[in-house]
Amino acid sequence: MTDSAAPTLTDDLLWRGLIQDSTDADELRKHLDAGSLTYYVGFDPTAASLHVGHLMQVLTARRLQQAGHRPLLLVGGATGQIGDPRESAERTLNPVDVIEGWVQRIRDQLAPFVTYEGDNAATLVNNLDWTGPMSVVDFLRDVGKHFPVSRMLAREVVKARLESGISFTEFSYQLLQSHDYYELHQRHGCRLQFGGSDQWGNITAGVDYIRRRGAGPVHAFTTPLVTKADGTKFGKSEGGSVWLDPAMTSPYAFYQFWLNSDDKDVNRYLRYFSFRPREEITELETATAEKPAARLAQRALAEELTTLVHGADECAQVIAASQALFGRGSLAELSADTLRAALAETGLHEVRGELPPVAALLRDAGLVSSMNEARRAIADGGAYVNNERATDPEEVPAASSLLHGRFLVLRRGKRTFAGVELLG
Ligand SMILES: N[C@@H](Cc1ccc(O)cc1)C(=O)O
Repeated sequence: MTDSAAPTLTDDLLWRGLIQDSTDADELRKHLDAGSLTYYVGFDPTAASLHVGHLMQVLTARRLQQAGHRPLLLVGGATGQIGDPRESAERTLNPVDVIEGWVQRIRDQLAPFVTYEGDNAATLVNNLDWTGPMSVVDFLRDVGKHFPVSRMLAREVVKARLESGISFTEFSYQLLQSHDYYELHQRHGCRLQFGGSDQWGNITAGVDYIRRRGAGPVHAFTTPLVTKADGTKFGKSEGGSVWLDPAMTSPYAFYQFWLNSDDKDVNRYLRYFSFRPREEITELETATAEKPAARLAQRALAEELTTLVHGADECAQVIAASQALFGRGSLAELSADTLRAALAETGLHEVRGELPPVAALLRDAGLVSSMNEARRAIADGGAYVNNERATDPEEVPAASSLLHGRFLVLRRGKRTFAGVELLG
């Protein structure tokens, strides 16, 4: 009878800190912990790729499906053309054909996070399918009639934008999202919507709207905003957003992003994003407290998420690259793509024509600021070319030492790197 002690889905979500707000905590628990509930979460095509911030929603969707519920993943082919209002300012409309391209890409990106087999098989939906054909008259009669403007005006973002300006287009956004929930309720029996905490207004507007139309009841919850202890925005690295598309953020940079999580944040991230059992997460939390320098939690998180998003092979390559860079593995075994991606993160210095001597390379690649400093670093034994200690500042690296015929990895001390690429 040990099973009775097993945490329910709701217990697990609460323990992970994944529920910020909900329409009714007891009702939600009842539905999440019983039978199979059809739920949805929506993603607007506002860029060519999702980013790490979206993983909160994507992985929560995966979690609910693993617990037996049925996911509907919505891509906003219609809402993406309108724009969910943000506090900052009105959005510039993107061309329709660009949005269409992004819808397709985001759909493909979401697809592998859920399964299409079994009783609770996932379905991918696009709100353009029901919003596109609707006439203005139908929209105003059948949808608009259920929205009190006073309620719409009371929404935080709308209030914030009244002064600076908000178009009727963005003001109407919540009607479209609300109507999505209604359509999914009618078509698929959907009874739960979740989203990020910024979606609370749109989501509850949908819950009310469904009730006003005499359907439901339906439920909702939001996940918390992912924050960082240092107060900066989660999901950015020096190069901007950390995307899920490997052509926009290399798997190496993706891995490093998680590996660099602060000790103060990493335990929270594990609870949010990891599919490891609770005991393992608790062990990793203890490791963070007792042996922070080993970064076991960061490694576990980086490895798990890189595998989930980019696949096991890619993750193995990335780990090999990061170890090889730090002198704990063979640089020669890395593929040219992996090596280039890793060096792009550390800074890749291009050389045309002849390679200069080591001291000049160190300076040109930015690892030291002068030839004198370069000579000193070499004399102190703190400069490396492809993990071999440099001894002679005047030595020109042999052509045979170039990795894939064109790369060199320069290192100063233990942790400062730069790449060199010899062109044509
Ligand atoms: N408004 C959501 C996306 C979304 C779109 C349509 C929906 O029906 C649901 C969610 C966001 O900006 O993140």
